[in-house]
Amino acid sequence: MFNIRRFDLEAETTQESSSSSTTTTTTTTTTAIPINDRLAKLNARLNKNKPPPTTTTSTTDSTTIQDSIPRSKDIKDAKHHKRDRDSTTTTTKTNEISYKRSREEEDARVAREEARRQKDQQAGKQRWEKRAKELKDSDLIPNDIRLAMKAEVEARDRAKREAKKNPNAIAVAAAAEKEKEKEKGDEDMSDVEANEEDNENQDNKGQEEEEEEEEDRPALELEGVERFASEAAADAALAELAALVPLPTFETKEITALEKERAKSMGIPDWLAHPTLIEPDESNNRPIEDQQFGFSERLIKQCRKAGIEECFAVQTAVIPVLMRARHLGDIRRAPGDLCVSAPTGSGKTLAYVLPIIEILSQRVVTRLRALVVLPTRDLCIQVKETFETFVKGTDLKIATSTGQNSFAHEQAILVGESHSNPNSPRILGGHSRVDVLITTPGRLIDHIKSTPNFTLQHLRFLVIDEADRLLNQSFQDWLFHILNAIHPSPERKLLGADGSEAIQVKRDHLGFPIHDAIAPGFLSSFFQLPESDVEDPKALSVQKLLFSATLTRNPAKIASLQLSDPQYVAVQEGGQDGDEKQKYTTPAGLTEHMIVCETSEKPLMVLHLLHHLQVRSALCFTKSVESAHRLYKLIQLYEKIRTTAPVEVPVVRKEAGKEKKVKEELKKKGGKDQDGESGSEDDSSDSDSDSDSEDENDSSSSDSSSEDEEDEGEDEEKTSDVEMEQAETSTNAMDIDTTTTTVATPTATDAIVVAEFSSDLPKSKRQSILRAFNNGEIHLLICSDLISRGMDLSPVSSVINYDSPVYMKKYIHRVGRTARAGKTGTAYSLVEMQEARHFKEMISKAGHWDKIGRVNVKSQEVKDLVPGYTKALAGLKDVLVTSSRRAGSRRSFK
Ligand SMILES: Nc1ncnc2c1ncn2[C@@H]1O[C@H](COP(=O)(O)OP(=O)(O)OP(=O)(O)O)[C@@H](O)[C@H]1O
Repeated sequence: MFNIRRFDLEAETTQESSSSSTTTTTTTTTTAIPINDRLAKLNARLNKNKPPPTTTTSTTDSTTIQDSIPRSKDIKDAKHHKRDRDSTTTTTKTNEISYKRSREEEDARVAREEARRQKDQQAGKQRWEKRAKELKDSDLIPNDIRLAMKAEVEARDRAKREAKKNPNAIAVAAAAEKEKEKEKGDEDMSDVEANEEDNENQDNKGQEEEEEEEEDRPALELEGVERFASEAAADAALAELAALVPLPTFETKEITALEKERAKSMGIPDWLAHPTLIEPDESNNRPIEDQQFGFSERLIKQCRKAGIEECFAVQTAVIPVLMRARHLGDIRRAPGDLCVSAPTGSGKTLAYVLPIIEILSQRVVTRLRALVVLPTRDLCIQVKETFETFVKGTDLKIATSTGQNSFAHEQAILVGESHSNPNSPRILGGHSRVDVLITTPGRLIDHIKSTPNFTLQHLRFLVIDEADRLLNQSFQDWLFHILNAIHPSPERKLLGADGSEAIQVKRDHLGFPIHDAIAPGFLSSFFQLPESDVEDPKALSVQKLLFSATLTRNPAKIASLQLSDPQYVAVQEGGQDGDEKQKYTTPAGLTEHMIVCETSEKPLMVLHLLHHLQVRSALCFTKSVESAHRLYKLIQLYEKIRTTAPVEVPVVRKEAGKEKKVKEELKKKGGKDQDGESGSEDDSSDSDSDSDSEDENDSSSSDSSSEDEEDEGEDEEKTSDVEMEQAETSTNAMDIDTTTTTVATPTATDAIVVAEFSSDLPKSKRQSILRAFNNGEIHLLICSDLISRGMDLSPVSSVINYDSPVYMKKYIHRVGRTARAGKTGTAYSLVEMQEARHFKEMISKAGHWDKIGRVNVKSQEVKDLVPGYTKALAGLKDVLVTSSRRAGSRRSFK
């Protein structure tokens, strides 16, 4: 194309030259040269190898033409011709120089431009490579870099928008720059060419320059577009990278061949044997506004209000997984189920609360879309409060159903009074006045069975918190009923709640059926639909989420959940190996101690912790309600004595062999030593009772009696007469040799405030005690295992295991009431002599022994406490009998 153009231009030149020569040769020669020169310049740019046309052709041409001129003018003309020839020769020389210079100029300019372009490209490439390296090298882009990147991307976006408004801006700017350069070049040339350029030349030059510009402009524009395109691509890649901030390095656990074999033989599924592991340290925290969470401005604002600036490790791992299926209406892909094991106090609750709120906040119609099942009423209340903190600004409705209110009242809350009436017509798709229901299993089953129009067919999330605890309960076959209610079944179309087929479709106020009256997964339950693969995933729109600090790996229990495409996420310390060790990660801020002592010394040890080690804001766990009550009364009495009158008590001497005598007496009465030997005593309804066999993943023994004894968690606790006997004899069993002691009288305001918390107390009393404890008004809260799991009592600075737990799971949950959310805390376990061996074995098996420090309390250290304690103990029986009578309890004291 370029060659054709060049040929045409030459032809035009020849023609132009011929026609001009018919009038005047001078004109012909003087006009032909600059054109040739410019053509040469142009051709040089188009094809540098092509030599420029020589002036010889022009001279020859003019000579040939001159043959036709009349002879009379020959002499005169000859003079003219000579002068012209001289002039032509001079001009030719000048033009050759000019051409040469101009070519050099042009080459230099092209080279300059090329160099500049390459430099730009190189700089861009380097910048991009540097940024990409930064991104690659850092697990996390620090906030300042991200902000800088964001600002840069925004600035470029702005520039792009500007460029879009004026697409030629880049080309025009470049052309202007070029024009400037050219002008400079022309100035240099002007001295040589000034005398040769007439107006026509000027015009031609202008025309030619325009032509050159025409040629250059697309090239410049192309260059601009290319640069623009490559920068835009780099920007897009940068923005994409900035948006896709790499997740913390979560590894999938590599298991050895032996472990694999072991897991296989135990029936542990592969996904459970290969958890995604996350270190529970702060380096895995991410800012709440991080794009990977995809939280709305509203939720971020609520989080900030609640003091949440970052997501903890478990939240960083779990929330993005849940938010992957963020579109409520997207039922094409079944979201896989998730099992999460993370230490106590690591923030598991928010790991499900925040995404549930974010996803459900898109809903149009109120349906029961999230069900949270928890083992105790107090936990339900706590989780409801958490939901309510973050739900502000949406119209989602949260409710609890725990049996603390009348059944009718709960029905009215769940489906409304008109729908809860047994005679009200059953509505296809059910009815709900709440979006999220937090419940204990027993009460939920009652509603599934007996509340008309209560349905789980719209469920999007089924959360089973404290999963291993709940899976140990077979109360009312709760899991079976829930799974049955959330899975569509063809026969259901034949059955209304009342057994009839007369089911109405729920309609809006205009009479149209409400669009999601029936959950997609249930359509085939009610209608005869053509079978298609597309329908399949719709049945699986429920996502089951299991959470626990000590998640079971019992295959039978896991299988009973009918999980679909499950994933196992475990937050645990690195460097651990072996199954036990992985399951029991304690909070990083927890310091653990054990105090080995005689059974009878334990109350004194509690006093020692309170008065000598200044333990406050403490939870003290006992093995039963009675044990808690007795200790509570004893310490209360001690404080009363201490703050009202100086105490002078007789010498208390160690009586060797007395303890043996006590034990023999106990044996005669048929009592057993301690909880380690008596499942029935220890395994109150509040206890975990996780069998050791479960810890070994031995499915065959998962139905051990201790597990079967588990109950809903707060129904019953058993009496131990043995403890009373021990209390009566405890002063005699103390290993203390002291003389008469006088204790100074502190004021009543110095008294340590102690309270008890158990399932015996009415709901209102329990709530007020928890409030007082949270407000710091109670120094020591003595409790059963009712609050050993899940309860988040913020001020707990210490935990005292008054009766040391028999199972590691229970230990983990109890000590996990302190050192929560990255804080520090201390746990003291009072280990009786005869329990010491078992305790050590249990802790060692969990790879935890090196974390526990042994504290030796010498008799001298508690000497000052003994007089008051002795007096309190002496008065205890009367107090207990009185309080027992008052409570109308059936406890018997012999
Ligand atoms: N991202 C966060 N930033 C600050 N505090 C948080 C964050 N996430 C959770 N918390 C706080 O940490 C405490 C413990 O959280 P949570 O009760 O969810 O722990 P958990 O893992 O469920 O413990 P457990 O196993 O004992 O039930 C709560 O007080 C909660 O408000």
